[in-house]
Amino acid sequence: MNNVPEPPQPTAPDAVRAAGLTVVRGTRTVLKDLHFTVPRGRITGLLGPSGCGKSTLIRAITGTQAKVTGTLDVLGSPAGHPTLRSRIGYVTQAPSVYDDLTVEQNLDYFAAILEPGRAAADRRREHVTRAIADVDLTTQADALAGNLSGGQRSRVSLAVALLGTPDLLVLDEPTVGLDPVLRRDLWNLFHELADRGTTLLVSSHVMDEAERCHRLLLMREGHVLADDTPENLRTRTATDTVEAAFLRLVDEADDHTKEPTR
Ligand SMILES: Nc1ncnc2c1ncn2[C@@H]1O[C@H](COP(=O)(O)OP(=O)(O)OP(=O)(O)O)[C@@H](O)[C@H]1O
Repeated sequence: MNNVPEPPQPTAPDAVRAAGLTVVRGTRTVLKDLHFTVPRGRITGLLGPSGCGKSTLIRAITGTQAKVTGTLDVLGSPAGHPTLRSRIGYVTQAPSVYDDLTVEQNLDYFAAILEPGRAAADRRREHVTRAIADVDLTTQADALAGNLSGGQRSRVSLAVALLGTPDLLVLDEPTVGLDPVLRRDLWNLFHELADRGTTLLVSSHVMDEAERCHRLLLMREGHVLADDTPENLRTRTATDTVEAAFLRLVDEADDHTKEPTR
């Protein structure tokens, strides 16, 4: 089992702190009274089956979800606070790139929105070059986004999110549809970013990706089943993998709800 070494304990407060967090969508309560934290400078995996509420939680953290109640603090401010806009990078499941622009033109465009004006031109150039290199697309910088593969387009989206050097990077299922080599490269990049001090929250329903995280939030049916390190989860459930640990916790939760009331 590949244990991810814990980086030194950060002294800064948690990047995200939720208490009694509840979200209603339509007539359904999709997130139910969640309590958890996301530590700074680490990779936290948000894992759980399809429909358990991962995207809804991500939307709440990025301030794009309505009907959020309870406490949800992000980088020391309430979620959705205007000062958080430039401090959070959010990569949605669908790549947000312009097909008729090249990779570099896409990045130039978003860089100009983040930092307009001639005075910032040199800094923008630096940021665009760095973001393209970070996602390993330097050789495709002049290719039209519309001609790229699905995985390459996702990486353009990630590069856009990296432009502002965000303190918190939130990625909704970033490795869907990527081949194993690209998935490995992307996870290496996530670790590099965490080493540079960025906090990452990465959702996935692929349990083997959990082993690559420093910390995990395991979700099921709108609840947080566990908030722990992969190692602690395996140890306390006496299992060899996070997937087995998750299944054990699901069974325990089911047994608990089935217990007869006395
Ligand atoms: N507008 C809505 N009205 C009512 N229920 C909704 C609405 N949007 C989403 N839901 C429900 O909320 C639940 C959580 O959805 P969400 O997209 O957060 O799950 P997810 O864990 O991200 O799933 P996936 O991994 O498939 O993307 C789902 O059961 C979904 O059906």
